[in-house]
Amino acid sequence: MPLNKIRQERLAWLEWKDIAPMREALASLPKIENITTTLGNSIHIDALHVNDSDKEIIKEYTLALRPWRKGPFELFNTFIDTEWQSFIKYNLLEPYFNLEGKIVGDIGCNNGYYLFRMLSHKPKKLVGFDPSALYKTQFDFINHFLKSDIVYEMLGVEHLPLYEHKFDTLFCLGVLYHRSDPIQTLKALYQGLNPDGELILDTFMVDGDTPVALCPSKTYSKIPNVYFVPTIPALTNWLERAKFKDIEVLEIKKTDASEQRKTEWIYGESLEHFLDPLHPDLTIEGYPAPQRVYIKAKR
Ligand SMILES: Nc1ncnc2c1ncn2[C@@H]1O[C@H](C[S@+](CC[C@H]([NH3+])C(=O)[O-])CC(=O)[O-])[C@@H](O)[C@H]1O
Repeated sequence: MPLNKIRQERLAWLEWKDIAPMREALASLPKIENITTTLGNSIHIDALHVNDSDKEIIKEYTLALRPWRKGPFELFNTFIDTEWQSFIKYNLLEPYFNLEGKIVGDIGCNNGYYLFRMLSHKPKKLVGFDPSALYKTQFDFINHFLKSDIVYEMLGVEHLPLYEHKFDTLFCLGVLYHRSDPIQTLKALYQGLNPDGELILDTFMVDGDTPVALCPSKTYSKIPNVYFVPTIPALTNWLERAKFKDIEVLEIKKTDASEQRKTEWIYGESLEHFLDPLHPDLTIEGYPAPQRVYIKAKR
């Protein structure tokens, strides 16, 4: 199906009954002058003069947009203490990339936290892909104040081969384990890159020297749509089958409570409920606890 037809169909998602009221509120948000933005661990948006009633409207609206998974953000007097301290992943990866003048895509960008951080690299263009009407609405909300020219597409990784242009750098963070066809997904990323383009990827991994993958039964760490958790040799084989070269392991990191935890900005549970309380090295299902590998590879 042509990309514009997919885009057109997905616009209707913004009219779903849980999303439509959020979109209406978005259209009537207060216009605040002389905004200042600080792109640090927390994305901080402020202004010299914001009246109390505007601050209150913004706070109410921010609460209505829950769950907030990626961040944190600070909007005037509202601190969005997101489930994930996303700066830990961003700061871990930042020494390994230089985006100046580049066409950059973040595939599975959620509300755009990393894209906002990447603005300080002065890339030529930033594009985020994420097929979620809620996360797009969170992005539009932040961008209402921040006013960046980041392009947000409600598309998935599978649409990259059809995209109107290629990318110099693609990030695909925390998406591969959600795909039932990981090699096909890596092929789509490969096809989305310019010659000499680079991929920065992270995914759950299990320890081991054999090229095998854990195939969770119904859930992994209570997440229902996790299909394959590879060893590094298995992941390397997948990347090579998708034709990637110069595959580098940048870091390996266990997820802990300093990175992912329950806050008032999400509904339901978080990492502390996903691990075996007596054996925190295991998930509640008895699998090895979440651990991620960070990879860089060249087209
Ligand atoms: N087909 C798809 N194509 C692209 N994205 C998708 C698709 N389906 C779902 N998503 C999106 O992929 C993201 C997965 S979270 C990673 C966020 C961020 N990258 C992070 O690394 O913190 C998982 C995690 O928290 O690890 C969500 O925003 C989905 O909407």
